Amino acid sequence: MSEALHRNYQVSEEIGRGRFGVVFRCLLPVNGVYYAVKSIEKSLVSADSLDAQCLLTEPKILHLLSPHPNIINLHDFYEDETHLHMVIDLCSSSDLHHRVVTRRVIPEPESASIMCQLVQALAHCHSLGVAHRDIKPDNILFDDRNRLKLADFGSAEFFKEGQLMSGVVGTPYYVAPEVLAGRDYCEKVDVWSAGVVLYIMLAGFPPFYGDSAVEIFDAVLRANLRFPARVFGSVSSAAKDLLRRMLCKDVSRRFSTEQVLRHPWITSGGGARTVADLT
Ligand SMILES: Nc1ncnc2c1ncn2[C@@H]1O[C@H](COP(=O)(O)OP(=O)(O)OP(=O)(O)O)[C@@H](O)[C@H]1O
Repeated sequence: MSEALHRNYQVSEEIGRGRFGVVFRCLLPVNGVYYAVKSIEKSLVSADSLDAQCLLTEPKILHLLSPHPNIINLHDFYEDETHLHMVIDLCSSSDLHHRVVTRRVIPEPESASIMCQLVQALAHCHSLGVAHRDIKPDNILFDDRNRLKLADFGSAEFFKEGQLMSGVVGTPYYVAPEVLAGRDYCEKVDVWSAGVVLYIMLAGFPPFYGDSAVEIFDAVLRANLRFPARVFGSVSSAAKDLLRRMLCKDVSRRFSTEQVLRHPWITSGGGARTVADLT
């Protein structure tokens, strides 16, 4: 590990492991604050691969986006011959994936609070010309004050106003149909994926699914959004209205992050009810 990192931080136990590196807890003695340090082993990444580009893009993008209360902040960055080390906000072990698996569904007020924080993070990214491109529950972490922290910018990309992106990135259940169709796309792919996350929080299962990757892709491409009564009977009309606007196949009609943040279900903290809910 980098000598400079060890001069400044006390690195302690391992708290997680990804494809290319290990995450440790560490302490900065000068302020007594604990952080996480993500250490990436360069030898695991072949120099000319897409993965290598992503690894270098992540610290650059985190630096640009920091600080934001709902994005993992990059506090320090070290590089030596063998490793890259990113000192970032420390989060708890219970990410949104873990919460959904253990609790099955998340009540509307809590789902609205999570969605509001996630979309505020995305609005910040989009305003600075960054698309995350891999929004999913595993990348949604929480700190010790239960504040949402969007993580893993390894698939993120810079975009320019009015210019489209290309390349298939993302995770099957969450990826937007225009990405799968191989078309050029814009930052609204993140709104689609956030819509999938919202559906999963309220229903306990994804909106578009299948038994294999091909079946999942077919379901996403059809984008036939359904609200089975046995689950959605007790979900408010306002929540379903927002889901329809986020999971809209027509990108020009799909909500932007700013429109999501102005939607009554979000502004009312998941409490908005309409006449339809009374009948
Ligand atoms: N800031 C953090 N605070 C606490 N734990 C973290 C933090 N970042 C990552 N982790 C933990 O470390 C694990 C590995 O994270 P990492 O970002 O290296 O890989 P990944 O995104 O899960 O996987 P991959 O890089 O293979 O796609 C995560 O699953 C999580 O449990």
